Order: sequence, then structure tokens, then C-alpha cells
Amino acid sequence: MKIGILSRNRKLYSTRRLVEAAKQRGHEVHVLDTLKCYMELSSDEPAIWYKGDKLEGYDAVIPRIGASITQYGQAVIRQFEMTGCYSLVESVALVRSRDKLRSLQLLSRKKVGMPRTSFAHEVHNTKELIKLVNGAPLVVKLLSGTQGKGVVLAETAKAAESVIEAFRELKADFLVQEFIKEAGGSDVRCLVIGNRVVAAMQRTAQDGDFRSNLHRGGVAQLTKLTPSERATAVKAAKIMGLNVAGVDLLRSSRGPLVMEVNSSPGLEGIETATGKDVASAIIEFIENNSAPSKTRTRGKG
Ligand SMILES: Nc1ncnc2c1ncn2[C@@H]1O[C@H](COP(=O)(O)OP(=O)(O)OP(=O)(O)O)[C@@H](O)[C@H]1O
Ligand SMILES: [Mg+2]
Ligand SMILES: [Mg+2]
Repeated sequence: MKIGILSRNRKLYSTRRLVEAAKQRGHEVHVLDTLKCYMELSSDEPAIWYKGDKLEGYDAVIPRIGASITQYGQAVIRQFEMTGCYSLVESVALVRSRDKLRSLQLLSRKKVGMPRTSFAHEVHNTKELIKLVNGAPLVVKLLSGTQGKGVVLAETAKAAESVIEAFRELKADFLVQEFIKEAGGSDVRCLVIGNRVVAAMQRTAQDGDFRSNLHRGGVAQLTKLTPSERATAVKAAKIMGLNVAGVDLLRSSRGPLVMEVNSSPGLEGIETATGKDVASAIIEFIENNSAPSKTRTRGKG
């Protein structure tokens, strides 16, 4: 097969591993800088250009789109889809997963476990927002935050009110969420490919923090998933319409709760913690599932 990896940097661990795995399995593979792809729209065949050449003959693309270029990245993916090329991450699924609120709305409709969450526009309903998540302690989360930035724990109702009011003043969009205390500063990253969790790790926050992000000094270790955790992770990926997803779960006293579903999960942390060859599993999935014009919008909402 001829495979394109949409990535801004060929030196990134995940990009390197995917290139390596594709070559090992006998494929032709090219790293394409997403921002350097440009598009031709006309009533002739849709086309994608790169450094003066028309990109042709690609059987599949693997999008690795950073949060800061979601908008342009989705247009590039969609253009590949228009040419009939299979995209591992559908353009619609990418955009859907990048919106924390939209993701939780879709998961809640399908009764997937999640922390109780509230969201509002009006200034005067701060107390209502707090009440909807059963009061403090609670978490306030910027919708645009990544790597644990903009995630704040408010221990008391007073603290919660003042954080919410401060975010309001700044005109920031945020969620209010029930704090899952019994998770003990840990979460579980499940790497889902198709209908399977192929690798999972538990991440635990540094002392004095509740955020387990590896970027914040969290440490990863192997963990064994329960059947209900596996089922929840696969179901969440399916609802989001993602073939490959990093599903983050909190272990709560009422079972696994989905916190978020990532469409470009990093491979370094999970391959290192588990010793699993996730990159090869991704290439294998493409071998078994890609076909011309197979990409279509799955999932709803
Ligand atoms: N409701 C919650 N209860 C307990 N812990 C939470 C809760 N929400 C978040 N956390 C902790 O804070 C960390 C960061 O939160 P979250 O993943 O929602 O934001 P983020 O990492 O900044 O976003 P992204 O992963 O999209 O970059 C989580 O990994 C988890 O350890
Ligand atoms: Mg996170
Ligand atoms: Mg995320």
C-alpha cells in the first residue's frame, strides 16, 4: 500500500514509529506536513498538492493532527476523503472529538459512564451549575485546555464560585464537573483500535496534584482492565466514530467513567509502559479495513 502520514514533524516518536511499522510491513510510506498540503477545488477531480506535486495514488492516510491546527487539518483530511483515499481518522470524527462538550453530549446520549458535568452561558446561575454536579469538591475545566492546563480543583463551594466567576470574567468557555475523588489522582489510558483495547496504562499524578497528565509529571504503569473498562473504552471510541482512539477513564466507585476520547493518541507513553507494538497494530488495522472511498461519516452528532 501507499500510505501518507499527516504530521508536522517526522522526528516525533509517534510519527517515526508509524513510518517504521509501515515499512516493516512492506508498505511505501511518506510523511506529509499537514500545513504544507494545499487543495485544488474545481468541478474536475478534487486534488491535493504538496510542494508543487499533485499527491496521487495514496491508499490511506494516517492523520496526526495537533490541537492547534484542527481546522486546517480537517480540511486536508476531507480533501483526501474526496479523492477516495481512506483516512484512518475521518474528518468529521476528528472535529467531533476535539470538542470536549460535544464529546460528552454524545457519550451521555448513549449512557456511557462519565463524571456529572454542567455547562452554561448565563452569569447568574453559578450556584445552579455547582448544584448539578452535586456540589464541591468539583473540577472546573477550560474547554480549550490541553495537557492539564486549565483544569482546576475547587475543594469548597466558595472556592468553586470564585473560580467560575473568574473564568466568566475572562470570557472563557468551561465545564463544571464532579470531582472523582476515589480515582486517587490516577486515570487509565486505553488505546483502542477497531473493536479492541490493544494497550492500557494507568497514569498517576505527582504528589500534591490530582492531574495525571504525563506532561505534568504523572507516571505511567501497566494495569489490567476489567471487562467493563474494556467495553466502556471500545463503546466510547465507537460513539465518536474513531477507528483509533485514546480513551481516558477514571476508576470510580460506580464503575469506569469516560473523561475524554483522543483522536491522535501519542504512542510513546503507552508503548514504553506496556511494551506493546501499537504502531504495527495500527498499520495492520489499515491493511484490513481500508478500501477506496470507504471513509464515510460514522457516528452521529
Ligand atoms: N472530574 C475529574 N475527577 C478527578 N480527576 C479529574 C477529573 N477531571 C480531570 N481529572 C484529572 O485531571 C487530568 C486532566 O484533565 P483532562 O484530561 O480533562 O484535561 P486535559 O488533559 O487538559 O485535556 P487534554 O487531555 O485534552 O489535553 C486528568 O488526566 C485527571 O487525572
Ligand atoms: Mg487529558
Ligand atoms: Mg485530550
